[in-house]
Amino acid sequence: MLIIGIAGGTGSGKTTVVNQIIKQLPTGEVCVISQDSYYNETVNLSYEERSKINFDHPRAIDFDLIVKHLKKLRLGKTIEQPVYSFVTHNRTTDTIKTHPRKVVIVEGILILNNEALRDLFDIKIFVHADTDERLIRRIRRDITERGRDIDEVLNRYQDTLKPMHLQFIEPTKNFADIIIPNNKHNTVAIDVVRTVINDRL
Ligand SMILES: Nc1ncnc2c1ncn2[C@@H]1O[C@H](COP(=O)(O)OP(=O)(O)O)[C@@H](O)[C@H]1O
Ligand SMILES: O=c1ccn([C@@H]2O[C@H](COP(=O)(O)O)[C@@H](O)[C@H]2O)c(=O)[nH]1
Repeated sequence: MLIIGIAGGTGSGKTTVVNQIIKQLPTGEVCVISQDSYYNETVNLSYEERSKINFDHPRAIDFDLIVKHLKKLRLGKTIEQPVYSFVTHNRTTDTIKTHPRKVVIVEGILILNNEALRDLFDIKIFVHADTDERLIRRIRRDITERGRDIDEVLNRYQDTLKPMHLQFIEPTKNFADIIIPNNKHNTVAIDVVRTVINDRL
């Protein structure tokens, strides 16, 4: 099993890159674990309280559960990956059965920030897009897909996203084996990643 970690700031294009990599590999050989599925359970908080959570701080993520799930996959066992709702800021009651595959991709803004998790990766990738590009993408996405308005997105950007990015995400670029520039779609980088994966398998 090859475990690949794909980090990068919000809106850098992690999900897009993951989908491009999946397309390059034979069907059924890849499974994906998303850090977003592992936000801490906050069952006893109201919606108002949950909206105030700093979702870009490592404290917001249940890294122990991601590590536990990855280790289970490595042992050939199926896991129940939580499903998260960005609209309610909460885990849903659903889970997705995630089966062990030859290639396991773990993607998320903070996945290179946690040492125990980082140590499980065979290949570490950081997707880079310029700050203004990421903010534009984030505004578009949060309004169309995550039920937010412009004030909410911009306030969150200034109060938490930007400082957390500078403190906890950008520095983890130094851990990456490969940095993908993604201001524009980058098919050459995807080809390189595919070649590295095939070499390692
Ligand atoms: N290279 C790119 N050029 C233009 N738009 C992109 C590019 N990569 C991603 N996007 C768009 O930006 C938005 C955020 O991309 P996404 O892959 O969800 O980022 P992330 O998972 O890092 O938050 C999506 O609407 C996606 O279609
Ligand atoms: O309830 C939530 C939980 C997280 N977020 C934001 O999501 C991004 C991470 O997701 P990407 O797909 O990598 O952009 C993070 O910046 C959180 O601020 C949220 O808005 N609501």
